Amino acid sequence: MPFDPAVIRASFAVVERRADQLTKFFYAHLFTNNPGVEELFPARLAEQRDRLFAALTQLVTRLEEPEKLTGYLAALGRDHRKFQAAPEHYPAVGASLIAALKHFSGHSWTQEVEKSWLEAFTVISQAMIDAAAAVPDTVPRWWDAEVVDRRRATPDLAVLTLRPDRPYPYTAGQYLTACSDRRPQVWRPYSVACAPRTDNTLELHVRRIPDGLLSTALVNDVRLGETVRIGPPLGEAVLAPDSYRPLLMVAAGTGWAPVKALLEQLAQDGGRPTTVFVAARGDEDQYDLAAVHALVKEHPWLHAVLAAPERGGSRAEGVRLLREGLRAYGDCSGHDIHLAGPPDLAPGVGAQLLEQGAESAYLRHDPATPTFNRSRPLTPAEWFLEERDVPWINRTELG
Ligand SMILES: NC(=O)C1=CN([C@@H]2O[C@H](COP(=O)(O)OP(=O)(O)OC[C@H]3O[C@@H](n4cnc5c(N)ncnc54)[C@H](O)[C@@H]3O)[C@@H](O)[C@H]2O)C=CC1
Repeated sequence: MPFDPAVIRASFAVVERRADQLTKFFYAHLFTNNPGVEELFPARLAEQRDRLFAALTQLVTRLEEPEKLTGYLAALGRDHRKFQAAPEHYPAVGASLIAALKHFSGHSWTQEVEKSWLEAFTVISQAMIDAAAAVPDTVPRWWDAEVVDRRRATPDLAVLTLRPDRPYPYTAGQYLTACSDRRPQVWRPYSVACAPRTDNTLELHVRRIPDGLLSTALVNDVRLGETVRIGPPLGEAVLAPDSYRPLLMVAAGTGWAPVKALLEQLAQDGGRPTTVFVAARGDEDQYDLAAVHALVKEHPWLHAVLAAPERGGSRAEGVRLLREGLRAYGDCSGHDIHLAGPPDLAPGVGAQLLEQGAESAYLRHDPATPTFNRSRPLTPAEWFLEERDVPWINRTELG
């Protein structure tokens, strides 16, 4: 690699805590220097800002693991076809990113740091451009999918069935990004909740997130017959090819969606010993129990355990139930393991299962949107750079 990942990582750690200001600066710089570009972005940029930084965090985290970075960048580049991203757009983004990083780095910005970021951005953007260029023109940039069925499974959760306008090749366990004219340019990830079907329909499980732009529209407003736009399939948490190992799967909340797809695929492939833990916030939130029961009834190789506190139980209680149930499962050595659920599921439950003998090479989950490390103490340099909500000297106290 032409740059030193450690330099990038150290530099990123300096600006990480000012994610919000940095991304605001980035977009202001990008829009000021590139008239017309603003129209390509959602009207409400606040969430977009979080997403930009989340992607950046993913990239920096992976710089030191080139084997993981390559696949991620290729998928990101292919996915950017849906934004009509062209090679000539990348230098403008790079210039604004470097300007923003520089602005918030204070004295820690040196020539070496700038050179490393420039080189890193060149490598990253070239990989994305190459991956997008390698996609045959016959592969759509996006698919327009008709909503052919919708079911409100709980007050805040909808199960949607979509029929893409052209064949949509994907593998069970993958996710896609979706967008609706009701919320232009707001793309959000959802796992496909079924194995590929011959009628080219697919199922999504959408939980309404408080203040969620797209999820609110998809759960509350979307009507039969209207169009939801979907991007290409993403994610590598698919079944390990040619594996005969027993399986342990953990589905937390709507993490049930990809697990259901994997179970359908296993059934088509003949099945193998599988235990699935289905966790929910409460009994009333086990939104697809009929499907769980039907799968267990039909497939002798499948065992399911439900983990949900009684109505009114706390989330901590749900977490405890799941972790106790998994502990009781015992030895996980030699298992293929799939985890799907909130971002904190894989680190916590994954670590527990590794202690129970699981091997990390056989543990699969999608990259979760990272949460930012705001708990780390500030270094003295950062303390002065931090935007403070109260003045840092209280003059009345000085008197
Ligand atoms: N492919 C994937 O990994 C997918 C991930 N998701 C994500 O899953 C989440 C689902 O959220 P909700 O439905 O609101 O579920 P939730 O956050 O209410 O969790 C449901 C239950 O899972 C268990 N649980 C959750 N986090 C845990 C943890 N860290 N350790 C142990 N047990 C835990 C608890 O019993 C909890 O009550 C969202 O963040 C969504 O983005 C959704 C679909 C697919």
